Amino acid sequence: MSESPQGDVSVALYESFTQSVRDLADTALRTNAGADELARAQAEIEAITARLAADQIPGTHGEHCSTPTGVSGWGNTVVGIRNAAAMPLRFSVAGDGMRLWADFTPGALYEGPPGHMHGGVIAMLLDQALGELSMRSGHPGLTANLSIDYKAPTKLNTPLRIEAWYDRTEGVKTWTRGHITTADGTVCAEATGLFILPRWVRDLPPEEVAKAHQHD
Ligand SMILES: CCCCCCCC/C=C\CCCCCCCC(=O)SCCNC(=O)CCNC(=O)[C@H](O)C(C)(C)COP(=O)(O)OP(=O)(O)OC[C@H]1O[C@@H](n2cnc3c(N)ncnc32)[C@H](O)[C@@H]1OP(=O)(O)O
Repeated sequence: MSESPQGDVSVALYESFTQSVRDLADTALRTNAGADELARAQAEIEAITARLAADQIPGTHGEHCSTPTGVSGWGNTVVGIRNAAAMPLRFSVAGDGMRLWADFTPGALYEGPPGHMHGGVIAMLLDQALGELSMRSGHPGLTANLSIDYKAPTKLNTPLRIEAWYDRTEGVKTWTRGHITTADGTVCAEATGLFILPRWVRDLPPEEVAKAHQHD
């Protein structure tokens, strides 16, 4: 986590702050407050935004806080601890990076069909899980192909588990697999992914590639 430009601010503080912003987004989505209260709240939110905007990084965390090939996870839209749009997922990794998983309970912010997770959000989570597994297994790459079978509706406000496994590597191509299940083991969606170490990384000097394999 050393890429923070604000090194004196702790990870715990960022996590706590970002969770409050997430809670605001969820509450804003579901509040029954009337026009007057909404107008007051909007003015206060805009004032806070202006205050925080007075000192911020340009662009994105990945661009601003990483080496050319290394990765800042803080802004990631699935796992980023500073990203209020991220759930965020917290992956546990086992088997020398051959398997990972995370438990999560998606709420109203992730709705597609009434009461159920949006299929695009499911794809996004699987992309991250399979891509991160590719990297953790020592074979990082960009998603070249992601194939998903949606097997059962994925209910919101229900505990879910996302899991990914290493399959195989052939040269610059690595295949991983994964799924999302309910607590009773029902498979809601399963995926296979192909991750390719891009040409621009293959063409880097070896010491830069070694750096690119590191993950915060
Ligand atoms: C060590 C550093 C690694 C850096 C990268 C890792 C960073 C990881 C960071 C953080 C991890 C956190 C987790 C993230 C999770 C989320 C992941 C995403 O959302 S990624 C965003 C969405 N994906 C894209 O934007 C890709 C866009 N596409 C491309 O950039 C290129 O098309 C790419 C890299 C996929 C391939 O291009 P080429 O120029 O590098 O590769 P060519 O030389 O053409 O092909 C190499 C081999 O791959 C095959 N190939 C290429 N594309 C294929 C495809 N779509 N399907 C099947 N085979 C394909 C070719 O036939 C060739 O195979 P033959 O060696 O001859 O056997």
